[in-house]
Amino acid sequence: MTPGIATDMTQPIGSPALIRLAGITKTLKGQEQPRTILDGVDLTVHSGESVAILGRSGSGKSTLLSLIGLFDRPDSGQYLLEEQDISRIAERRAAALRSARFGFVFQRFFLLKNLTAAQNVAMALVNGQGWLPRRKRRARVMAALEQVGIAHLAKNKPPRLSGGEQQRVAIARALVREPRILLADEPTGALDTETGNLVIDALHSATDRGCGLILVTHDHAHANRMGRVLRLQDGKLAAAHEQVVV
Ligand SMILES: Nc1ncnc2c1ncn2[C@@H]1O[C@H](COP(=O)(O)OP(=O)(O)OP(=O)(O)O)[C@@H](O)[C@H]1O
Repeated sequence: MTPGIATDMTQPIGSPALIRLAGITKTLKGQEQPRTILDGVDLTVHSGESVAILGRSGSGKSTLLSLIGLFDRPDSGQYLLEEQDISRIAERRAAALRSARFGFVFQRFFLLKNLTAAQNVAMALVNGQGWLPRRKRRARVMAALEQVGIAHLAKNKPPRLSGGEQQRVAIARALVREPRILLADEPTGALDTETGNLVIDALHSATDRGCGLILVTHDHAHANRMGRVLRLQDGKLAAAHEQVVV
């Protein structure tokens, strides 16, 4: 075990983790003076686990997700991804890991409105080697849409889909590359509660296949659907006093 890395008591000691953060710090340049947003964040996430992160507006939740998703690097601390130390990796390798390991879902759906749901999902399969063979591509796209319960809407374009359906297309687009970790930043922020529940179901279904899920949310009911609920406060992550429903 790497010194300084906190263990997760719900998992067998020494079991490999998808993500281990230890003592992560990040200071951002404020308008007047620098502000330390993250001040010693520890977090371990295993395969198939779901974790909610709550915290007041401005507490640093999106900053933390951007470090986990390798859009930025910590100032100090250690980040192990599948037990590999990537605390200080260069952007080129970070970009490769981002597309190979992570799926991202945001509050806004970022769908291309002139493409069908299936075509939007298929866009995520374009890579450096070009397209997958047509039949394989179609099978993977339809499996991803099926997983989030909207295969029957594959031929619809976004303007003909509800907000919840559009978000599920965005989740299918994140899942089609079979990520190891799904990062969701307020994915239900633009949706009503009932529609938000369907979106949470769709995200949670990824954990059945071993994906790790980290959900940033302001919605306590949605947070409580995750296996663990944490709160980011004063730059640190700690267990939130929420009712946890596994
Ligand atoms: N690039 C930046 N430079 C300087 N300060 C920043 C930058 N990005 C964010 N901040 C500040 O850092 C703090 C944390 O922002 P962050 O977006 O991580 O919070 P959050 O918890 O996700 O908030 P919300 O719930 O409102 O989305 C905020 O005070 C924000 O204004």
